[in-house]
Amino acid sequence: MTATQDVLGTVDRLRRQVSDLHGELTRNELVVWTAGNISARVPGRDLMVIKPSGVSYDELTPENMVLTDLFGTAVDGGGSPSSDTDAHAYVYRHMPAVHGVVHTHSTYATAWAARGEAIPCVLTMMADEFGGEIPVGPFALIGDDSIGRGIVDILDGHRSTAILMKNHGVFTIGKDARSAVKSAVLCEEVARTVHISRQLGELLPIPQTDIDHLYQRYQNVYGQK
Ligand SMILES: O=C(CO)[C@@H](O)[C@@H](O)COP(=O)(O)O
Repeated sequence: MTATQDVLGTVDRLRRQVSDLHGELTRNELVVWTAGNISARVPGRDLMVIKPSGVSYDELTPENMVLTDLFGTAVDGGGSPSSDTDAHAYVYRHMPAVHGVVHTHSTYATAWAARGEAIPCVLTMMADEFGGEIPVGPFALIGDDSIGRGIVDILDGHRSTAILMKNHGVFTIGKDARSAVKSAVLCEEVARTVHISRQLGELLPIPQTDIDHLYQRYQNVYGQK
């Protein structure tokens, strides 16, 4: 197999994966209408596969996923890439370990973003998945590197794989697109639980040593190895 055939095979696989993963956003009720998007980095190449802009979730297919370079320029002659392509691309250019990016406006997490308030680490699930609080990023307009810069400035070197962009919504990162989708699902889950808990009384923080222990176990022991 030639290198070109290898890359084309990888791109086709990522087109199917990214297209299918958008179904997880609707199944978990993280998006409405056409809001939100998912991308995946093409390993070893300055390329990514991302959702086409403004296309209904039930019309997304592997074929209409858009292949772009890491400055957001479509390279496959397909449709227009997502409105948030610049943000995804900036993350990939500046965080080489990230191979998946997700954006949603999920209700409870976006309600925290509307207040510009980080979600405190008061649940073991937060310690497991995020290693502490879910941080807030700056308000940023769409259509240039502003959102991506806000994500990288906070998440680079941070344990959390989710960030609440002020007045906007959720961005998550992962070692692959599926991991980033998982982060988005769990971000909404804990945003809802902590919101409800705070309405009923005082939140009880978890000691940092316990957060660290939970995080190390979940990241290194949990599941099937
Ligand atoms: O956050 C935004 C725009 O504010 C996007 O998630 C949303 O409009 C979806 O845009 P795309 O369909 O991905 O171009």
